[in-house]
Amino acid sequence: MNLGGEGLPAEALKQSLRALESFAGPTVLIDAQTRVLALGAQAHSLLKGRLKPGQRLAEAFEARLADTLRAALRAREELPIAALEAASPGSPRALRLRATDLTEGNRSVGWAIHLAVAPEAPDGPEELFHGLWTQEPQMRQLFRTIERAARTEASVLVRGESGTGKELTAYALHTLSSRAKGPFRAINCAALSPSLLESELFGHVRGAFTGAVRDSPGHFRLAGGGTLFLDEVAELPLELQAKLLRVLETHSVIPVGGREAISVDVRIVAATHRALRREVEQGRFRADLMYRLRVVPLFLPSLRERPGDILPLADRFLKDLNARGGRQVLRFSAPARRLLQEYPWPGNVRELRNVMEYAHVMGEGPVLSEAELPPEFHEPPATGLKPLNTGAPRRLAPSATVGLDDIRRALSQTQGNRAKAAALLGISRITLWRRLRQDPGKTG
Ligand SMILES: Nc1ncnc2c1ncn2[C@@H]1O[C@H](COP(=O)(O)OP(=O)(O)OP(=O)(O)O)[C@@H](O)[C@H]1O
Repeated sequence: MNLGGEGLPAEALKQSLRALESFAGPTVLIDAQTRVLALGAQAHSLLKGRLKPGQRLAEAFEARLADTLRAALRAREELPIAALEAASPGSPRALRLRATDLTEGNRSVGWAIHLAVAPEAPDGPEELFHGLWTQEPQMRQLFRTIERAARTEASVLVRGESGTGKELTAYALHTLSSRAKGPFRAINCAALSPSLLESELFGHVRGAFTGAVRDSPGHFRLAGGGTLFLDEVAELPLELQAKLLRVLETHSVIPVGGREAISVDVRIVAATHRALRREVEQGRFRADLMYRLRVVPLFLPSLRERPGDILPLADRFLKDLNARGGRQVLRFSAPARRLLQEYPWPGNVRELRNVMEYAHVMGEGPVLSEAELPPEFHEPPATGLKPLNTGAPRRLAPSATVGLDDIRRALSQTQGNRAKAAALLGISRITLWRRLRQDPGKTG
């Protein structure tokens, strides 16, 4: 068939298109220079006359959309073209596009573009809440609970894996509370040795220990009139748990080496990736402190538990990166999309943001391909793994094998950095990912 139109009479072309549309849906034929050769009647009606024979894509659509269309043609991929919504007023749904090659011998002479109305998005409206973005109803419900809890003085315990937004949640609670004008201070209870943690939390007096050359107020007093965020609170040693409980009950602190109790006015938001109840059952956490801290418990779901957020969040991060200038990524290749959706995301949204940043700098061109994703995306799936003995250097897990809990704890301590977490546990990064992939259930 001569797609230039000389070889096929107009009536025959019309008949062929009608036949094609009867099984392939609305169809547009375009030549190798992306000029429209012909439209079927269904395509004409769907596009409300926006495309005409003889027109180039670049003339019919604004530059960015025309680029996206050309990239889709080259990649021969299905892609949603939300910007075509405007072409069908009254129908707010996006269109999807799928292209097949038209060839003469070995020569590519153009494409047949098949159009379809995209299925309705399964998820509800999106929401950006104090830096936390979602379109999952479960998360939006959580935002409403945060708003309600913020109006009270109740202690809040936030539970969630590393990178799920626990600190952002704590900050939202502070900002929305009557203490918003006061300080917000955060301390990670897993990051410091017990003695350092004690003096960081409660302060010390001059001469309390070697190196204590002057008085130090400690976080409780520094957060006076505001909010103190105790991250990884389950890692607090038992003796400090007793001291913390006393502070919460008496509203006063005695600095290390001091005698006088100093009154403090602080609202506590604590966070952990562990099930505190289980820590209590196993004798690692005081029950009375747990009840004191979790007056309002909040649970932040992992990214695996809200897969509908993965690609939209990835898109948002890409747009932010595009806005910095340099490479302009318009979309993901289909295999990249699939890999992003299948990946277990042990470091959750923080990891997703880092992966997007990596891919954005590693590749070039408007399509972010699977090859640009970090190495862990290209590792083979797990097969018959045995639990691992981590050997002497392990510092975290009390048992002989590395469990999911150990991995999450290590990830939390290394801010979602898998290489560091694996090194800490004495296992390979591949093993760490496989382990998470094998059992992607909730912590505890
Ligand atoms: N829902 C979200 N929307 C957008 N960004 C998010 C979301 N959740 C987390 N992030 C991103 O992840 C980063 C980490 O969030 P945050 O520090 O609150 O996590 P966390 O649960 O406290 O992690 P960790 O336990 O490792 O300290 C944030 O800076 C933000 O960029």
